[in-house]
Amino acid sequence: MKVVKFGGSSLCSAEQIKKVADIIKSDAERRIAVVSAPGKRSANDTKVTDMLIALHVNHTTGLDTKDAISRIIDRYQSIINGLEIDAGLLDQFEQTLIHHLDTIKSRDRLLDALKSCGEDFNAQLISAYLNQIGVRAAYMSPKEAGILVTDEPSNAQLIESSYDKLNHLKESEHVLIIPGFYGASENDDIVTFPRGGSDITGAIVARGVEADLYENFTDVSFIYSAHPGLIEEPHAIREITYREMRELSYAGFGVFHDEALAPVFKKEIPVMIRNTNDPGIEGTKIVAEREFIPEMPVIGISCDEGFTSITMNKYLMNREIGFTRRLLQILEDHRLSYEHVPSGIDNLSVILRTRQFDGNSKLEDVIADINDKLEPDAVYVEDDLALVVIVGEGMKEHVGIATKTTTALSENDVNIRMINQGASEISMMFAVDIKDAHKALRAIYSNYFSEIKG
Ligand SMILES: Nc1ncnc2c1ncn2[C@@H]1O[C@H](COP(=O)(O)OP(=O)(O)O)[C@@H](O)[C@H]1O
Ligand SMILES: N[C@@H](CC(=O)OP(=O)(O)O)C(=O)O
Repeated sequence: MKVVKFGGSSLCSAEQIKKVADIIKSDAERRIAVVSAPGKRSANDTKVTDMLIALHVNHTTGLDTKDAISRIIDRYQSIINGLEIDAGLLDQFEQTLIHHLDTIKSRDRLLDALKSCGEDFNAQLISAYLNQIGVRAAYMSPKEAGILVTDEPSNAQLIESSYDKLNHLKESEHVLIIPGFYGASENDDIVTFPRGGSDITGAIVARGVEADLYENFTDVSFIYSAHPGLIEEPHAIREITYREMRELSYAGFGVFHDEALAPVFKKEIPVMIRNTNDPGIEGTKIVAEREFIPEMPVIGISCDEGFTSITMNKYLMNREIGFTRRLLQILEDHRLSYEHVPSGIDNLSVILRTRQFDGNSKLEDVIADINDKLEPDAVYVEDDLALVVIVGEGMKEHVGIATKTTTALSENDVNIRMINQGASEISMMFAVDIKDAHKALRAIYSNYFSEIKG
């Protein structure tokens, strides 16, 4: 059987939902569909999830919520009208929003409950439409399906025992329509995954029912070797490994959520990225092992912004037992996670996502702790870093990747702040100034892909 996931771009209007229904109908193996909230219909449009977040902002700041609710209901109304299904659903949707606003007192919990409505309402109306066109479909909430998650608002993680319960879904006589992006905690609260998390739900369900294939339908036909918004007509990848995809999606390939790989890779369930607007194209397959590693060592290049590095210099650092452990303890005390730790004999840097300092953790406090507990000769901080990451299983077989890449960067006047090679040797990271990020990506891309077409 196949589990299919449709992203917000595939479900943004009645017209798109009709395409989705055709895709479901055209293959009897497609027994479970995980759906997102309606996404953008055009570049300037607003995703329903963002409208729900705006509603939360209005409510918590004491502003009027009527308009925000109307805007959300209008979006669903235009879909319901276009599909010609029971408009009674709209009343239920509005009542649900009002009920959450009136009854949930915790700010975080209210935000998660509101955000979940985007996918929840969409799943209900898609199920109604499928039945109307003769498909025996049934809406099923994540709770009923068995998606039990940790109680971390906006950052849920699956509780492993969920897989056993999910397994029974394969016996359903209906095509199940499950809202993506959230689960239920042990206390029965709604908790959402990080943004883009419907991909995660799809992967969890695919693993739970031991699907033969997880099809992820979106608005592009392939995963490309670089973001199609940054490189014109980038090379289309036909096959990519879980490991390669994990590295690339983590560092900017937003087409598939990096956390969605964990459930499927353990059971080696293949994932296909496919286009709702062009379903005849096979798309990109994510697998455990590629059939052949081509001559070309690099499969993809991604870039992501918003990093800060903290560098410490200390003479004879290499002789000081426990230096790194104490540094990591400081990060743990401040509830910070890190991305890379490039090091030399007398210096060490940690690279972190800058947004972690938006909350309770303050950069000044971390630096004060480092000075106090590690007594370095010097500490300095660099903000506004971007990371450009090159990835490929074939990299470890090839000599000269670093030289080829640094040459491309220097020829384009890009100053490299730091280099780090992953221990698995399938990725290499170059930290550059944010202002140089796109130039760096283009320079490296043309170095590896300029002669390859499509
Ligand atoms: N390397 C890449 N290959 C293909 N698409 C990419 C890549 N990097 C980023 N994207 C972007 O990912 C988008 C699809 O992901 P997303 O917006 O989450 O879709 P959905 O609405 O289906 O969930 C594409 O429109 C594209 O702009
Ligand atoms: N709707 C949620 C979850 C999601 O996965 O959406 P999309 O499929 O549009 O990326 C979000 O916007 O974050």
